[in-house]
Amino acid sequence: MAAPDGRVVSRPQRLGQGSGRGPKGRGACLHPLDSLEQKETQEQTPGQLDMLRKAQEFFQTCDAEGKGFIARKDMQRLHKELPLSLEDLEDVFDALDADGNGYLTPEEFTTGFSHFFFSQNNPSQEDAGEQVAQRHEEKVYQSRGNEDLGDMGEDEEAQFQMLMDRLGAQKVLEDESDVKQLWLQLKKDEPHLLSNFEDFLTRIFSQLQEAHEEKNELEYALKRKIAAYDEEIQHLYEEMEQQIKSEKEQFLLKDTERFQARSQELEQKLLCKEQELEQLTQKQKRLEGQCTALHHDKHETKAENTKLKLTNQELARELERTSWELQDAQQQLESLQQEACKLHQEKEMEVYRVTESLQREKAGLLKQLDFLRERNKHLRDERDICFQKNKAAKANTAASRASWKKRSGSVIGKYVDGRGILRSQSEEEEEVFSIPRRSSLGLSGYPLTEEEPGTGEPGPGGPYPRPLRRIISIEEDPLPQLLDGGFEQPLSKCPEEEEVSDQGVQGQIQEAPPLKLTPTSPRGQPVGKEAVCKEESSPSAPDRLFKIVFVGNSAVGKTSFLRRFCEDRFSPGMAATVGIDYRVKTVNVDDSQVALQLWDTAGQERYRCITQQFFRKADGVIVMYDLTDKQSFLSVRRWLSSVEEAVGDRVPVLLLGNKLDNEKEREVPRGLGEQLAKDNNLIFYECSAYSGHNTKESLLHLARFLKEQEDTVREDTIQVGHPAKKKSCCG
Ligand SMILES: Nc1nc2c(ncn2[C@@H]2O[C@H](COP(=O)(O)OP(=O)(O)OP(=O)(O)O)[C@@H](O)[C@H]2O)c(=O)[nH]1
Ligand SMILES: [Ca+2]
Ligand SMILES: [Mg+2]
Repeated sequence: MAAPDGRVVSRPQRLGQGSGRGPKGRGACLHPLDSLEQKETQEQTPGQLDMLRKAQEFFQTCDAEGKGFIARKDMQRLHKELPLSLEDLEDVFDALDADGNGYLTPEEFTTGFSHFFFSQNNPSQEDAGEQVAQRHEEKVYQSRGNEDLGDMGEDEEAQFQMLMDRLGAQKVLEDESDVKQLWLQLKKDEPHLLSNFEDFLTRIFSQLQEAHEEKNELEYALKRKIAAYDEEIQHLYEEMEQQIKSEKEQFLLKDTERFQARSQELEQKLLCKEQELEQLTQKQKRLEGQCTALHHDKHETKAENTKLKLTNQELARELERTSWELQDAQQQLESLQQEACKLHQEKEMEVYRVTESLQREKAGLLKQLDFLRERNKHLRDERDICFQKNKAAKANTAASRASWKKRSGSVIGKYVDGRGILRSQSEEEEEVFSIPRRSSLGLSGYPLTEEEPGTGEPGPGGPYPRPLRRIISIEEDPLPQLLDGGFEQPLSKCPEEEEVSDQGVQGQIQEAPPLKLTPTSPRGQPVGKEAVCKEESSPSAPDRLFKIVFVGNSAVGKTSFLRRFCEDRFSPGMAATVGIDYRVKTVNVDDSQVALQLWDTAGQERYRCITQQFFRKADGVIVMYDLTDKQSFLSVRRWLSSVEEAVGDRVPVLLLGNKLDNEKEREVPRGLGEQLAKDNNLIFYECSAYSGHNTKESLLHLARFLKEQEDTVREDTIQVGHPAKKKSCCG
């Protein structure tokens, strides 16, 4: 089997390759060739076998590593040994690699090689360079073959046809002219290769047939598959259609339902709307009715309006007329008020003048009285002289005493009567001053001679002589009466100075100490001094006059205060006031002269009812307490309620706490007085008649307040005629 002839063995040697190859690789590679050899030995010519051997040798040369196949790079390694370019080698490789898998199996190599080899005319051309040239020649052969085709005999034609039939080529080849040409060429040129070619063709065609059958099978399978697919698709399509249909139906069903529901709903809504519309229509009708009524009303109202406008115009005209009238009336009223005011002022001034003349008259009377006293004193002196003269003539005593006792009449009268000279002083005094200090008060200005029950006892200073008392009328406005001339007798005075001088003269007369009037007790004697207290610094007539009533418990210092205010002096041991007394003082308040008529009342309990009557005509009231006497402060409330009872709260009240100089004996704290004043809306001062502290200030405050109040009232009266409210005193 592996016994090659000499030619085959010599070939590798000629090529000069494969010297280093192991028997193992060689053996393995030879195996496919062995099978070829077996076939060849049966059917092929010795030339074909030779060519196969050559091919085997070349394969082994190329497959230097004995892998059993040749890769492209194995072929490229031959580049140095063969006179072929890399490109040519590549072409050779591609030509041999029939299935194009990138490597050459020994079969591929041998088949391709033999094919190549048989296609060469000259088998001796072994050189690869020559092979390339041979390819060109091949083309020439082909063309030549075509030329020779016409010459092909009928016998050959039949032979070829037989071959083709045997091979079954008709089934796989459409155009067999190429094969025919090649076959003829080969038959003619290389008849020994014809069988090879035929074998090759057989194999090719069988393969082709197989491939054809396979293809047919595949086509058939494909058709079946397509049919199955078609069927499936049809099925799917039908299913889908069914599904779509059912879906559609369902959808339609749902849609219908929905539609029905919706339509029902809409119908209901429509119904509602229709009802609403009906209601609205009714409403509209009603409104239209109302509108018409209103329209009608409007017309009526318009007419009424016009009427009212006319009435309004008339009224306006009337109003204008009335307002003019009112203005006139107001002007008249104003002038009347001014006139009234003027009259009031004139009246006040009249009153003041009357008071003043009265004072003057009183002063004249007092002077007269002084003169009479002087005369009395003189007469007493004379009597004393006579008395001493008559001492010696005791025989005449009894007769003269009897005649003295028979005298009666006025005080002045007895001095005028020359026979009364020897009358006992004590007896005379007894007659005149028989009424004790606390005498009663006469309305007509005459002294009351009866003794009041329970008041006959003399004071602690012993039995006092009966002094002349001041008696004043308590008519509401006493001044005109005072002018009537009923005061020659009552308005007397007992000046202390005079009494003191009397005392000096009459000191030796034991049984007649009546004019020794300096009181041993501070409350011992009544005081009756009247003083016209005219402001020296105000020569002009005062603008207005205010009546001020002075009240407070006995001995708080009212009379002392007034004396301090009017005369600017203080007399200790002032006697208690009997009834009522008054003084007038003009003061300057804010550039206007204000006359103050100050009524000094008696603080003693028994005179309260008289005092009460004086409040009614008062413009202002002064309530005084003694700050060293708690009881006098506690009585303030009573005094205030008396005032209020008489005049309400229309008069301003000044509260005075007197005897501030006697701080040591203070019993009423200042705060209490202040609080009381605040609670009752009073003006408040603490003062001292003794030192003169706050006497002027407090009274000026009250005077200013009265003036301002009056100014306000006047202004208000002129402006509207409204009554003025009472002003706050302490503010
Ligand atoms: N220490 C001091 N004693 C005063 C003061 N004012 C008055 N007196 C004395 O108090 C006593 C009473 O004074 P009057 O002024 O008579 O009191 P009155 O309030 O007028 O008394 P009636 O007339 O009885 O209401 C007198 O002894 C005064 O000397 C004063 O300011 N200080
Ligand atoms: Ca291959
Ligand atoms: Mg007094």
